[in-house]
Amino acid sequence: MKKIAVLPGDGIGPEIMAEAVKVLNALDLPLTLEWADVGGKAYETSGHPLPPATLKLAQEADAVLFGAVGDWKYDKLERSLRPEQAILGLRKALGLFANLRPAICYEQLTHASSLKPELVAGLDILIIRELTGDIYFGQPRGRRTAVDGHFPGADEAFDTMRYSRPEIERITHVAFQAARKRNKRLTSVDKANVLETSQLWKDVVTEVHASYPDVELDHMYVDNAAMQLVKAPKKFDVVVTGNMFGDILSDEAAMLTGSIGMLPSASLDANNKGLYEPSHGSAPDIAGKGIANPLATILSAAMMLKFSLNLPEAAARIEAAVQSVLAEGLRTADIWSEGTSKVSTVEMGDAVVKAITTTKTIKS
Ligand SMILES: NC(=O)c1ccc[n+]([C@@H]2O[C@H](COP(=O)([O-])OP(=O)(O)OC[C@H]3O[C@@H](n4cnc5c(N)ncnc54)[C@H](O)[C@@H]3O)[C@@H](O)[C@H]2O)c1
Ligand SMILES: CC(C)[C@H](C(=O)O)[C@@H](O)C(=O)O
Ligand SMILES: [Mg+2]
Repeated sequence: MKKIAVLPGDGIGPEIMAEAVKVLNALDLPLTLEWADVGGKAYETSGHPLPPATLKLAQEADAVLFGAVGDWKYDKLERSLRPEQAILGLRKALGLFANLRPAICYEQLTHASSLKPELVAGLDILIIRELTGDIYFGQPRGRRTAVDGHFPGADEAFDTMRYSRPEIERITHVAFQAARKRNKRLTSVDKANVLETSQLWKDVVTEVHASYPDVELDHMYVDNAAMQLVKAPKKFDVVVTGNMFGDILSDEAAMLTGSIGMLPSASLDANNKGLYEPSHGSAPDIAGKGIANPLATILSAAMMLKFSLNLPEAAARIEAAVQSVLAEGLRTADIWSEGTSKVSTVEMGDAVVKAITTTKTIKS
């Protein structure tokens, strides 16, 4: 029996997680699910966004299924107590350096994208974001009084962008190996024309390329990459980039697929132990309304079955069920368009479960 830590979190987190759990239960797999509080919810109940019991459960589990954390009402808390520290703390404590964010535009959602249908039809790109380094974790950081610069004596804040060679090497290997299993094209995104961390990034990626001569590599500055993603997204296959650029580009890529509510993610350590979460946040603006799209979380559960639990057939059944509900015309509000049927979060989860059980009946 494999153990899954289920951490719903805040905002729409519990709503979307309930649907993903429903889908997992429908598959009748040898899994034990254990719940724990995380984020703002955990701060309310135990004074910390990532309480020791939650971290312990995540460390002991075979995989973690994560909803989302955060709410504007915590923005005034000291940084170490803010909900977002829970996800950052989990990534760091579990060594989840490789973040895989596939952006697939399902045929039925071609018209839900804000881009012209011909630009996104058939889109299938994979963004690989380094997740435990960069300006997110670099020290020192803080506040101080400026002693130089444009305004000496003024309040100033500073963060440190840093990357070491081994950190870049390991994510680059993940990216080349992923590209090898796909269309054998890798784009490394940096800002080497300005940043020293990016120059090291580019040098190391180029060196590692020597071990993957069958994969075509190109380098692109991040500003141009942001533009190319909306100009000609299908030219990309696999994109590898640092933590900060990857955060921004993956949200941008989400819109190519129709909605951020469609974008799952896997965050993996060196042994493919992982945390699985939708790429979106807690969406406080729509929380409690029953309208959030649960498909990113459901598809994240599928990634969990594939990458950490070695259950690729079960994962494929979820993916097929998602395709089938989209083909039926069912849409949550974020992906709704004229001529399709608008459904709630729960109705979408129910439909995926129904599609799974129907396939089971047909097969047996
Ligand atoms: N990993 C995480 O837990 C995570 C990720 C991103 C943001 N956050 C946090 O979430 C909070 C809100 O941040 P934000 O508004 O910038 O980003 P967000 O991703 O929560 O929301 C951005 C927009 O997308 C919509 N959206 C997001 N998920 C959706 C879904 N499943 N279905 C339909 N619409 C959806 C929201 O309604 C909103 O309009 C903040 O506290 C932020 O720090 C957490
Ligand atoms: C909530 C925040 C810390 C997080 C990030 O910046 O990594 C989120 O935006 C994401 O993309 O998972
Ligand atoms: Mg983000």
